[in-house]
Amino acid sequence: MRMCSSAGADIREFAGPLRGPPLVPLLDAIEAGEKPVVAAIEGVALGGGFELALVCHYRIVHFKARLGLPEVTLGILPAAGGTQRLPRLIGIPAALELITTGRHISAQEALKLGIVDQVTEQNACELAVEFALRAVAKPLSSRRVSMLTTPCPPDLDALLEAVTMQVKRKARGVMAPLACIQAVRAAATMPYSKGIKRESELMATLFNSGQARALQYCFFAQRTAGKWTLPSGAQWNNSKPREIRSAAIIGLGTMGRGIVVSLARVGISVIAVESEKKLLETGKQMVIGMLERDAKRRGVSASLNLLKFTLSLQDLKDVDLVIEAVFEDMALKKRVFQELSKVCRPATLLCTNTSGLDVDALAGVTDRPHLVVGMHFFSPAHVMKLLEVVCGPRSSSETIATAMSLGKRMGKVSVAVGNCPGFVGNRMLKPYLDQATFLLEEGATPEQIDKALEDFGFAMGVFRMSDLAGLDVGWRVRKESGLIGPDVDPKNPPRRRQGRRYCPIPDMVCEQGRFGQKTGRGWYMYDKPGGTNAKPDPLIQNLLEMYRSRYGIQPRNISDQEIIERCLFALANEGFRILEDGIAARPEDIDVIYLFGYGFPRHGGGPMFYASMVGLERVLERLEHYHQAHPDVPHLEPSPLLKKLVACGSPPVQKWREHIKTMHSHL
Ligand SMILES: C[C@H](O)[C@H](C)C(=O)SCCNC(=O)CCNC(=O)[C@H](O)C(C)(C)COP(=O)([O-])OP(=O)([O-])OC[C@H]1O[C@@H](n2cnc3c(N)ncnc32)[C@H](O)[C@@H]1OP(=O)([O-])[O-]
Repeated sequence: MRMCSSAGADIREFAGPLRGPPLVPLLDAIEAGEKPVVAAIEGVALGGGFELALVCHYRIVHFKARLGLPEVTLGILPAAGGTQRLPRLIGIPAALELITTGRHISAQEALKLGIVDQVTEQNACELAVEFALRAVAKPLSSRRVSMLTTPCPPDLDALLEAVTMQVKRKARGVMAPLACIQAVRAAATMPYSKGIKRESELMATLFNSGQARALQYCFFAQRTAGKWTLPSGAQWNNSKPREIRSAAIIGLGTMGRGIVVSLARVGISVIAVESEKKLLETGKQMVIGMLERDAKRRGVSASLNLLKFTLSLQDLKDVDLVIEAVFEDMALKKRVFQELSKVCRPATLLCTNTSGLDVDALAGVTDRPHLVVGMHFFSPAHVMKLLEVVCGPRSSSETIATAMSLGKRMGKVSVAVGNCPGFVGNRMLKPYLDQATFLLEEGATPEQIDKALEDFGFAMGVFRMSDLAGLDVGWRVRKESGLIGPDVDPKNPPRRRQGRRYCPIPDMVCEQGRFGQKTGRGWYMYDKPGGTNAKPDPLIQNLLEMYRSRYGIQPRNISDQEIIERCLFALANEGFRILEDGIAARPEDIDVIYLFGYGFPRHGGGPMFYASMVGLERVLERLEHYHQAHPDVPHLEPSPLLKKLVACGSPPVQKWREHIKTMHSHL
């Protein structure tokens, strides 16, 4: 049986009842047959494809093929005997790891584990025929995996308990991995005929769950995100990206270093530029260390020969593309782009890593606005997968295609977004952070708010995340935007600014030099500067108590539900506004940005999907309630698009685009 690239069941069919003949009896019949069936695996054998290979009596695999049971990543479990056969074939520990992670394995690893009988560089099908001819005379009983006894470790309960704890730690509140463990337990304690029934029961508990819907939505949303379109009609599949062989990075701060590593490790030669010798030398040592550690981890040699470090922009005259990653200061960035215009050849693309400044303003100071685009990386840039490609109104489709393609080549999830303050991710982050600090004023603590968000599934609550990123980053942005200035009385900071409610607590924390992990103190305290073990700080509790008494705020008990609703509904509400403004092409793009850039839990689908699962009517009602309670917080006022969608009967998230008639879409 030749299996070239069987990706398993069609996930699009999961929206309704599975169609076609039931798989299990079909697979059981193949396994029970008297004729030897030899699987020739090429491409991928995933999910149902892998389970089909497991009922064959022998398995030959091409050395480039990949195998796996990724069902758990879709919120379900292998439902065609995979949880019963794989433990019988390779034992409980190895089977548990593959089934609860869903990771793909290479042909070599499959051979080593005992899953396949032979790896070949030749034609797997021809080899399988030879194998079958030799097997025809041999008894098949020992080749029928479901008839094997599962090799059982002596401490089965302890092993399953340990894996359960590990899964709960890694994916708080996620159902599918726990169900996988129960199914594998059945393989160890029941005959196949009973175990397969247990597998089916457990699949039924997952198949229609909200988490499975969310995870399957994420699978497609991630693939849709790369399909951008411009108002001109240019789009992802009719715009040819330029090939980038050489690049330059301006600025070797944290972001610049991560971007250099991201480019060099995919074979692009990089010239790194700094303004001072000491900064250049420090950055150089850090980059070399990062590349060497990365190469060691991947078992390859570090591509240091691709690197050049210089103080002179003149060295950039021949590069294909430049990414500016200097201090987040518009005047400085403009000077850099003016210089680059003079030095680089006319066809060189000029990109900026700004986290929210006006990309078109930078384009305007160059001689090539059509070759200017934002490439907003997320810290640490060599680890975080998200890349926001910010399309200025003058960015050409070729420039956008090149930035999107370069992001994919670096292993990023590239999302094309429009040009506005904060773009998509950081623009939405503002109401989310504001609600969290307002809740501090009203009676909550940083650790209570973080726990509620981490129980929801975020990798890190908003205050721990701020301590990691550095509180001085936001402080500088607020100063730049005029929210903090010499006219603000530090002894009695106003709680209304620019006509709306303003919480000065973050500024007060920064004024004490508490910038987070980097200073050892922030919203939490750490054992040393650079420490990561966050502990509640009594000084913050004192600050909150003094602050509330100074402003006459009577603290109240705040429920986790209110924390989740005010933070996440404010987040989604800004997402609706972004869709209205045409800054994001679709809700899926917003969700992908929050999944890959801000740690939104995949089993929640992202802020927009989550709002649709809660029910738009409920979201609207709660926003109206909170806005009535806090009329001086504009971002709590329900967006017109949210109201329109509710008025249209709250269509599913995949249908929202039909209701967005934005006249001036950036995309
Ligand atoms: C019974 C059994 O127990 C259970 C119940 C199951 O079997 S559940 C199902 C388990 N199987 C999976 O989880 C495998 C999921 N797929 C993948 O992991 C990857 O696709 C890939 C195979 C490793 C190839 O990656 P790629 O990077 O080369 O291409 P791509 O961009 O990802 O995919 C190329 C195009 O194919 C689409 N596609 C891929 N796999 C699909 C699938 N299983 N169902 C529907 N569409 C799929 C994808 O949406 C994209 O569409 P479009 O964007 O072109 O319109």
